[in-house]
Amino acid sequence: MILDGREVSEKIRENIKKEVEYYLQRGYRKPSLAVILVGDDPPSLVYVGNKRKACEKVGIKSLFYHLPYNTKLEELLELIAELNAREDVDGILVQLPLPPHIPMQEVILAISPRKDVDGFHPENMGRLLGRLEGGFIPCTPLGIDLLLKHYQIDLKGKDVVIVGAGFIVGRPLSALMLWRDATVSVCHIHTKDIKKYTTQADVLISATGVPHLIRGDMVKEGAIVIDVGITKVGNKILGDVCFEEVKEKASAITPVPGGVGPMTVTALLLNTLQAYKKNVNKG
Ligand SMILES: Nc1nc2c(c(=O)[nH]1)N[C@@H](CN(C=O)c1ccc(C(=O)N[C@@H](CCC(=O)O)C(=O)O)cc1)CN2
Repeated sequence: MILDGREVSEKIRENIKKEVEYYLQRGYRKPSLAVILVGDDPPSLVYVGNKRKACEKVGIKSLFYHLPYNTKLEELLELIAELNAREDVDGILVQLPLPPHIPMQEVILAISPRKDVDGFHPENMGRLLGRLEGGFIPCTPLGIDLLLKHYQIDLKGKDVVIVGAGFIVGRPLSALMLWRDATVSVCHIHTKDIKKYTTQADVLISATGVPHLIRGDMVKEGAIVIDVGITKVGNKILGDVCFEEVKEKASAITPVPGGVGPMTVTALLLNTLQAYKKNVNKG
């Protein structure tokens, strides 16, 4: 079975659109998301473009701040402070990666946790760990969770193996999968024998950005395989998973493109709607 992130996203986005229309018909302002991109990293330009198009389609206003590569930390923090103070801005996202002279953690800390629709602020990460209501869950983990739910894949008691312990996906995803009652293993660059883990996985999730790292012989028969990796090689987009080999063994698999990518964008729309609803309902 193919886990079709485009199709599932379409359905969720229709509901988001309806919900936004509900508020507009009652005279409320549009929800709005401020998107900040520093520099011209080609994949980031594509992702930001996808996010902005998706916002527009569901009725979320997107404000785009495209800053030059040599922007100083102070300038970026000033813009974030301005956006934090604006009542008409519900969500703020700074596209990652940032240029190396800008420390990511300082930037994330500067975003108001109430507007942090990426869910990267320590307050939101802490809420995820503590399962406290009201925070934002990082978009890729949330998108994967929604995809699994759509296909009624229950994780209780399952062995979930995550390859990649990054800040954007692996770490928050491990917390979320634990809350779904899975037994979670996280492999990373220092893991001695990755295959020892992946061949045991009921659900294998790879988020490394290494094209075709996961081969057919690394996957258990009947496993569910989620591919978060997305790398442009020549004019092809490749995932972490060698789809042609792994699809023969997996009972369910996400394609690249069209799997986790669209779900990440959909999760961003949901988080922005959540931030908006809190704002308009507070008065
Ligand atoms: N501020 C953030 N930066 C980054 C995040 C994030 O969640 N917040 N995650 C990743 C990349 N990412 C989100 O920005 C992302 C990845 C992929 C897609 C997507 O639409 N993929 C499409 C194919 C796109 C293409 O043609 O290349 C697909 O998979 O079908 C959207 C967003 C890093 N940075």
